[in-house]
Amino acid sequence: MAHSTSRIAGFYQLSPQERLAQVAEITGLDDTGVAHFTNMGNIDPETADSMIENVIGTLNIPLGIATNLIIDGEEQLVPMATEESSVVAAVCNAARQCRESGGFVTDASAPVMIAQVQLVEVPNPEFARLKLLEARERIRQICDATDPVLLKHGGGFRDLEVRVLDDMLIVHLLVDVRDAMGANAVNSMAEAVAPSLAEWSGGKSRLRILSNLADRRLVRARATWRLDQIGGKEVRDGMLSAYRFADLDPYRAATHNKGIMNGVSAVVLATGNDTRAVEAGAHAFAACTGRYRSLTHWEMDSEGNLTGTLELPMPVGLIGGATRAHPTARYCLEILGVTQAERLARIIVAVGLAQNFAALKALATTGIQKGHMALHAKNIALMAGAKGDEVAIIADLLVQKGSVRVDVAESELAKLRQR
Ligand SMILES: CC(C)(COP(=O)([O-])OP(=O)([O-])OC[C@H]1O[C@@H](n2cnc3c(N)ncnc32)[C@H](O)[C@@H]1OP(=O)([O-])[O-])[C@@H](O)C(=O)NCCC(=O)NCCSC(=O)C[C@@](C)(O)CC(=O)[O-]
Ligand SMILES: NC(=O)C1=CN([C@@H]2O[C@H](COP(=O)(O)OP(=O)(O)OC[C@H]3O[C@@H](n4cnc5c(N)ncnc54)[C@H](OP(=O)(O)O)[C@@H]3O)[C@@H](O)[C@H]2O)C=CC1
Repeated sequence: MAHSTSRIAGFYQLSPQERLAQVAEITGLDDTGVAHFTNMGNIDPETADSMIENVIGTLNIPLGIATNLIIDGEEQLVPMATEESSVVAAVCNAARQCRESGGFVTDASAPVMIAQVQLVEVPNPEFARLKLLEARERIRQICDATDPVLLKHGGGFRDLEVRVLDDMLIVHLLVDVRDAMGANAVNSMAEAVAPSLAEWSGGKSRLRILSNLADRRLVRARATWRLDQIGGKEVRDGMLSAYRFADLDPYRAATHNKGIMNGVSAVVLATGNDTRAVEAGAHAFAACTGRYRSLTHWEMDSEGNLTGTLELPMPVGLIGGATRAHPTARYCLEILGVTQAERLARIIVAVGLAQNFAALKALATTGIQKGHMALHAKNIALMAGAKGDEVAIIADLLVQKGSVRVDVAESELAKLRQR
């Protein structure tokens, strides 16, 4: 049913409690619902209210710890925030199977982000392109002057690219953003330099914003899974065939890459970073060759072992966004023990590779439902109304029956309560 009104002038000027009261009045939310939103869990209302707008509550997502990871020779525990069952277990499972061969080896480019400035109505774009490239030093000075703190930390303007797109000139500012995700830093630079770019090109500036295709900030992870650890040749060949399918077919690649992002986004979220920025970058990068493909590559080495690689843009920071503002993100960074954004980015890509290994192995052997649904059974038990100890009892019954369904859970719950 439609609400009586959605026009609430000055809603944003109210406190979270006042907003909640108004929402309850309009929507008919009962006292239990109001009490639910009033308890904001492990973030205080003032912090939540200053992070986004029109706050009435918070949404708590489970936070799990991925175990068994060795990354660049170091044992590493990784916090993951996700609502999906079996995602955390999958990483633990994959990481366990490559410990014998040393775990994950990673590599990262410099943390360079791209800011785009769109110039329109440029009379002679090719000529103007060269003029702008010649102005590199003046452009550097304007950009660097906008962020002395970033400069002090060793970052700042690095280079310039100018592309002609029809009658437009698109200027790319390449900026080393050090330990920040960098959106605000590069957006400020783009806005500061745009008037000069317009003047020197003879055109007008329009958009001034970062590109989420952060392909100058690439992070790579590789690992080897020995045949004896993964269950032999048949498993390996099944996984290689699953990979070929994903690499050739965008319908399959979308699901395959979604699986990778199960792990990636969970760590990005746990650390208060921007999940949409990372996801947009990953999917755009997957389509960079003109065809949407698998983000991972799977091969067989000279000894017949399975090798996997993952390379993707990883614009994450330890400074800025919600990384410092959200107390849970701060504690997750403490658990990770990272002091540089680059190490966080490397960990995230290793987790993405592990996630893909686990999904491919499950798909190529037993099928996804066996492991996934066994863990999902607790959610189904909750959906059926199970409480306390009933949850584990009903979940076990569903797995034993091989039928993880809400209707079955409801009937088993009714039987349990009659006993
Ligand atoms: C679910 C498992 C791990 C079971 O796997 P299993 O072989 O039955 O488990 P196991 O009991 O032999 O345990 C092996 C290891 O897995 C871990 N493990 C095992 N159970 C747990 C648990 N409860 N909690 C935490 N960790 C767990 C743990 O590390 C354990 O080692 P141990 O600690 O015992 O020495 C396996 O079937 C698996 O990896 N499946 C893949 C699941 C997956 O990919 N889920 C993602 C959601 S599905 C999706 O959205 C993506 C997809 C699939 O569509 C992508 C695509 O299509 O490519
Ligand atoms: N399309 C997109 O993806 C967009 C994303 N966003 C959002 O932008 C936010 C991220 O912006 P971001 O620029 O990272 O955050 P902030 O602007 O909050 O933080 C970055 C700033 O922190 C200061 N700083 C201090 N120490 C360091 C260090 N060691 N390394 C780097 N910088 C340091 C710098 O200077 P100083 O103190 O002078 O600022 C730097 O500019 C996210 O919330 C994201 O969601 C915003 C717009 C668009």
